[in-house]
Amino acid sequence: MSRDKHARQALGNGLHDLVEQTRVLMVGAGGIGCELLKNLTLTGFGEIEIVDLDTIDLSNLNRQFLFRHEHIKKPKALVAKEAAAKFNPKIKLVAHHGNIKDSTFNVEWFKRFTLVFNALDNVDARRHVNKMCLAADIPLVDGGTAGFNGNVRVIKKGVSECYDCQEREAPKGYAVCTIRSTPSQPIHCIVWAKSYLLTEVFGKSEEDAPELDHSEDAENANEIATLQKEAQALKGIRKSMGTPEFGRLVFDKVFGEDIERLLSMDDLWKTRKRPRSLKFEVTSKDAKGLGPSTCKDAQKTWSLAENFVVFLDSLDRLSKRSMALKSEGTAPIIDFDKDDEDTLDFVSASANIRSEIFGIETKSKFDIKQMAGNIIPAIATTNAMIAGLCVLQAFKVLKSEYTKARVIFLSHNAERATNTEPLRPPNPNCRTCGSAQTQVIIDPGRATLQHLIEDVLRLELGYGEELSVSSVEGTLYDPDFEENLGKKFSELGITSNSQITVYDEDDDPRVDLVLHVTEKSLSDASKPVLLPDKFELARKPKSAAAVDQQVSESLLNGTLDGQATGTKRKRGPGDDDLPTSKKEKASDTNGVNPLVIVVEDDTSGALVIDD
Ligand SMILES: Nc1ncnc2c1ncn2[C@@H]1O[C@H](COP(=O)(O)OP(=O)(O)OP(=O)(O)O)[C@@H](O)[C@H]1O
Ligand SMILES: [Zn+2]
Repeated sequence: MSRDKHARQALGNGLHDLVEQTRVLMVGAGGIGCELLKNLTLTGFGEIEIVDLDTIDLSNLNRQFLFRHEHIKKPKALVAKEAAAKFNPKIKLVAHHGNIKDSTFNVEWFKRFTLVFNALDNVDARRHVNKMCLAADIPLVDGGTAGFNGNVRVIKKGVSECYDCQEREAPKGYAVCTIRSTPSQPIHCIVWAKSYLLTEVFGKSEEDAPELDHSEDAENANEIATLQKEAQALKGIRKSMGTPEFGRLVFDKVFGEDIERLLSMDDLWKTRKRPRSLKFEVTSKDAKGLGPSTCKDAQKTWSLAENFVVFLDSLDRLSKRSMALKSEGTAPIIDFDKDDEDTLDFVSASANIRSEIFGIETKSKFDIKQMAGNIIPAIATTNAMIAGLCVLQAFKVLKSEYTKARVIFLSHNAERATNTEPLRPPNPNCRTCGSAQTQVIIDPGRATLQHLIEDVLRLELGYGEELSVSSVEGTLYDPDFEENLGKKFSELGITSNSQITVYDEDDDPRVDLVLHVTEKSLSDASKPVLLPDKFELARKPKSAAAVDQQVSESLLNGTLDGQATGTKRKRGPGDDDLPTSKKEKASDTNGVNPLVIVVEDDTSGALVIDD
């Protein structure tokens, strides 16, 4: 019996033939990736390339079932390929151990695929693949999971929303004063230990720590000034790293003096429980006879004395590492990593000592690892379901049935495990797909910014005077800034894989244009800057506000075409002179769809239009 017989029976010959001819890129070979690769090989996808930057860790083995104990420390992509090859030897598999953001994986490289799957765990890489797929015009199926929840979305340039079309909520931050002065929950002490103490003693300054909200409300602003002074004092103590005094100095500073200072601010404690400061001399007496080996149980909550011992021991381990880095000439910076025992011990013990000071419940090292690493436990079943749904959506893509494709939400708490929505059209104001994307080839020996602007943008694409050009470095050109025109691209920091964005500032502007740069020596007969693909550059859609303004101006001027627009007036759903029945309908619909617009029609009363 042929290996493909059942897959063929299930899919039918037509679809199975398509699947066999498909060239797939799978980005990420972790929890979702292992499941997905198994599905893709068993379904019979003809060629699969796998990219993953990571190596296998012990903690991956419970769910990333293509990996075994003997594979620990080996690249995920290569091991996944070897394991999957055994499922279906007919398939061509290629593995790349690398970051998908590397310049080797450029737009040209993406164009070789029929379909791309994201099996990633971070927004940054997802957004990058989204951009590359838009630039290469290759459909993308993005799968993601968080604990028991997950989703699958199909992204196709010009057809559906891209990954960036809807803004995502920023991760939750904590106010600086809560973390530094008035903690009330274990997480506040954990964030303090990880983002303040560890960073001030062993890392870069906490200014960059994303979990601290530095927004300038008045209460925060005064407090921040004082806290900065405290941090300076800690930096001074950092200089005594490696001396026998170091542990005592840090302890007495952060658990003694700083707490005393807080205690002196009576206003803070009018409605809160007062903390109690600690002294090294006293706590060390209580810890007599205890050694770090007595605190090995990560599931247990440690006593203050045990936390004290782990604090000193991990401080010592980290100090040695920091000094070793310094003597090698490397920056002595140690960042928090949940899988790095030294940083985890330090954060756990410091957070718990602070919790003791503020009368907050202490946590086990195991719990602190989850909380400090922002870990949502990975659930193998969720990964498996999402990987399966990704393949079902891929079938729709291969058959170009985008109207049948769905965005799928897997949810633990909802009435139904899966909920689906049709694909939404692209958001015309999206910063990523609301722009046109294409490749530009530049001859590094000859091409200057002027060649791009005159030969390509003005002559070939018809831009007028009002345009500006920028890269990640900032503005390269605008009509009032012409200094760079004669410069070669390398002088402007632009090489292969850089992106240049062109903004049309004309009255009826073209959509923003993102140019993906490839460097190539071109013959002297050729222009030094070329667009390899011919394309039409659309004009920007007018915003609803602009349309509204045009309508009201026309009304004022008496020039509105009654036939085309009727004499409708846009109204908000809250307008209170609607007939009651219509009002109810308006607010019902509004509850479900915030985009509802109520339009009053002169002849037939109020209409409710679902956007
Ligand atoms: N920029 C990137 N390029 C290539 N692979 C990436 C990139 N970013 C993330 N990945 C890979 O995506 C995979 C995501 O898998 P998963 O969510 O299971 O994460 P994990 O690191 O294996 O598990 P955990 O974070 O739970 O320990 C990982 O194997 C990771 O290496
Ligand atoms: Zn978009």
